[in-house]
This record gives sequence, C-alpha cells and structure tokens, in this order.
Amino acid sequence: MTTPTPPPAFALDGLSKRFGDKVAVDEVTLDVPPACLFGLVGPNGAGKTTALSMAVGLLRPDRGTARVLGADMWTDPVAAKRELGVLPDGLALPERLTGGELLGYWGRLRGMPVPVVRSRTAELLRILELDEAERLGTTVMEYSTGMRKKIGLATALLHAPRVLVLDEPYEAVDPVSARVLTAILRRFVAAGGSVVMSSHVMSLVEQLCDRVAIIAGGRVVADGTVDEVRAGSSLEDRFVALVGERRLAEEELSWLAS
Ligand SMILES: Nc1ncnc2c1ncn2[C@@H]1O[C@H](COP(=O)(O)OP(=O)(O)OP(=O)(O)O)[C@@H](O)[C@H]1O
Repeated sequence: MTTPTPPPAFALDGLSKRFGDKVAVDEVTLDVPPACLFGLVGPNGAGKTTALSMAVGLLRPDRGTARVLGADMWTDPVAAKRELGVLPDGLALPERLTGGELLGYWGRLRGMPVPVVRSRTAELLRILELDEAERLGTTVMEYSTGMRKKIGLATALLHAPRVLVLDEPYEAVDPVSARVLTAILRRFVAAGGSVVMSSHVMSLVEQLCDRVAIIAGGRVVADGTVDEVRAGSSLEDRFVALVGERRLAEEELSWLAS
C-alpha cells in the first residue's frame, strides 16, 4: 500500500483581486511544500500583501482558492486557520495592553489552556527581548516599530502553528533580534513547519529560503528553488532583470543638491 502524499502546506490557485480598475493580483498560483521556507519578493505595489491577505482569510478574493494543509480558507476557515500563524502587514493590535497581556488575550481567543499560554508568553517575551518592557509595564501603544513587529511575531507563534505567513518579518527588527528570528524560523522548518515570508531584502531571501517566487504587476513571473530562480546570477540581478530597472536620467532631480 502506498502512503498518501501530504497536501502542500499552502496551495494558492488562480487567486485574483481587483480594486476598481486596478488589477492588484492576477491569477496567482503557488504551491508551498511541507518543511519549506518560501520567500515572496516583488517591487512596491506588486501585489504581495494583497495575495497574502487573501491567502490567510483577511481579504476575500474575486477568484481563486487558497488551501492550508488541504483545508480551503474560504469554505472551511476554522480548519484552515487552526494550523496557521499570521504576521499581517500593518497589524492592528489592542494598544492599551502590555505585550504579555496581549499574548494572554490572544491565547484565550485561540482557546488555549491558561498555563500553556502563561509559560509560552514568558518564553516568547524573553527570547524576543520584550521582557524588560513587560517588567516596566510598557503598553503596545508605547512600543517602538521593531517591538511591534516582534510582538506580532509572538502572536503568530503562540499556538504552535504548522504554517506561518509573515509579511516582511525582518522589517525594522535589529540585527540581534533578526538572528533570533532566523534561528526560530530554521528550527520551525527543521521540525516540519512551513513559512511563507515576503521581503525586500534579496540577500536575506537568498540565504534563508528554500524556494522563492517573484511577483510583478500582480503576476508570478518566476517560481522555483532559489537556485532555479537566480539562474546563475544573484537574486537581486535576476529580480531587476525580470522586473525592469529604473535608472535616474542626468537631468532628473538636478535641483537636488545643486
Ligand atoms: N485596499 C485597497 N484599495 C485600493 N487599492 C489597493 C488596496 N490595497 C492594495 N491596493 C493596490 O493594489 C496594488 C498591490 O498592493 P500591495 O499592497 O499588495 O503591494 P505589495 O507588493 O505588498 O507592495 P509593498 O512591497 O510596497 O508593500 C497596489 O497598486 C495598491 O495600490
């Protein structure tokens, strides 16, 4: 008897979204295998956040489907979200809570046992170096940009999901915390989890990710292993070649520093 092949961690099929006359995402189809760190890159306004928002159930697609470990995000959202941890773009957080209170609240929303929430909260705050702020009673409203990103990551990790979707997780995070984040993501994938992360830092995606997709103008223009996509050059050069370079002409901004 053959064992059934496990479903992809994430399967996006023909996802499309239009805002008025603007086609933001156009037939995006991607498979993220189990135990994979998947990078999603593309220029500003390419459609990454829109695609990821539809994939995790935050934005209803005009067309197409998104499945998490086989469960359809829009017809079976409870099953699809059970195994999913999300760091959305511009995360709206309850501002008047401390990080620890926020995680406590989050854990209860997820129906987790209180002692588990307590011990994971303490561990996450310590590892992400938010414990000092917690001791001082700092509320999320008073957090710096990087601290907000880190508490957002903690909420994504708290229920020990099997699939993580992280919109620019390294943005505004200091180098020490970035190394911690990398260690967390590597350990997560080594244990069989999958991560989809968007980033503008090509060197980071090259170092960290197993697979990468480049999105431009709402469409997937390249998708494969990092080696396949960079095709013998650097990921940044390949990105620029596929997306198109913008050079500054001699006369442009000539008033600047004149
Ligand atoms: N709520 C909205 N209403 C109207 N247009 C939108 C909305 N959200 C996104 N768009 C448009 O959809 C396109 C894709 O935006 P999106 O935020 O997905 O890009 P992105 O690839 O995440 O960009 P960045 O790298 O700058 O974060 C852009 O042209 C943007 O202006």
